[in-house]
Formats: sequence, C-alpha cells, structure tokens
Amino acid sequence: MSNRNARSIVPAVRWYRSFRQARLNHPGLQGTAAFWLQAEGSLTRHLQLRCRQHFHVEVANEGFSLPTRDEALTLGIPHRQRAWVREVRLCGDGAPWVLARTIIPLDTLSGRGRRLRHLGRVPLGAWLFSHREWSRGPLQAGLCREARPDEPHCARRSIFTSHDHSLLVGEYFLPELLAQPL
Ligand SMILES: C=C(O[C@@H]1C=C(C(=O)O)C=C[C@H]1O)C(=O)O
Repeated sequence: MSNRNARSIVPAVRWYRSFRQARLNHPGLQGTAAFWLQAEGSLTRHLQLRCRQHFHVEVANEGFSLPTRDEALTLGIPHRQRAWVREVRLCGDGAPWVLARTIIPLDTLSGRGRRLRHLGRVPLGAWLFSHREWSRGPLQAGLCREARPDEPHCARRSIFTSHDHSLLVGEYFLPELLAQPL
C-alpha cells in the first residue's frame, strides 16, 4: 500500500500486478469498474467520447515534490529524489470523473520532456499519445483503502517509457463515472 502526503487528492491504494490478480482478490471488480480498469488507449479520449457537453482537466497540484516510497520503487528512482508531481481531476460535463496522479522523474523533464512541466489544462494523454516514441507498459490495478462513498474505490496505473525516460500515471475512478452505464 502507498501512503500519501497531506495535500494529495488521491487515496492510498493496495496495488496488484494486474487486473486479473486484483479480481482474484476482489471478485466484485466487475461491470463498469472492470471496463475502466482495462480500457486500452488514451483514457482522456474515452472520457471525451463519453461527454455530452465538454471535457476538461482541472489541475489540483503540480510541482516538485517527493514521490512515495512505492512510487519511487515502481519507477526505479532513489526514494529521496524529488520528481515533478501532477495531480488533476478529469471532468466530464462539469463533474470530476477521474482523479489522476502522475510522477515524472527529473531526467524525463529534459529535452522535449521540458513541456511536461507546462501542461496546465492540456491532458497529459494528448501529449503522450501524440509522441509515438512513448509507449505504455502493463496496467496494474488497485483497490483504494478507506474509500468514502464520494471517493475513488478502484484505480489503475502504468509506466510510460520513451528510450531511457519514464513516468508513472495513476488513474483513480470516481463513483460518478462508474455509475454510468457503458
Ligand atoms: C495518460 C493519459 O492522460 C490522462 C490525463 C492526465 C493529465 O492530464 O494529467 C493524467 C492521466 C490520464 O488519465 C491518457 O489520456 O490516457
């Protein structure tokens, strides 16, 4: 399980290596949760197609800070090394549908990666999926600890890599999205 600093908008999660392993431990991971935890391609694109009016990104936190020990271990970077941390709400028709937390190591911010510090309301996926040198690794799935009714109950994360650069993207699905029929 990963702990969180006080300002983070995302809950602590117990991560599993895959959706299959998560469901073996939590058979209730079915229906819309199963769909979103495994949805391929850009999550932003999936959400944009689902909106009736508009999709937007609300930046909650963005700046240099320490990843959690679990995040640093997952990225293979020293725990005490700061990284660019971006936390956003992905909103459909004005309502938050997904919380996202992205950890970008310092060396990934060099060269063309400098742009990643200035995304603002531009969805990260729009940048990643438009630069073909970036590819997504396997999706992990997770169950959020102590999830209150209005908080995410399940999440997924994956590492994107380009040559020897990487970043970790975590996506936390809110009940407002999971309650919508597919
Ligand atoms: C990686 C993607 O980017 C999405 C947008 C994010 C952002 O703007 O910070 C973070 C996570 C993703 O859900 C995607 O669209 O798949």
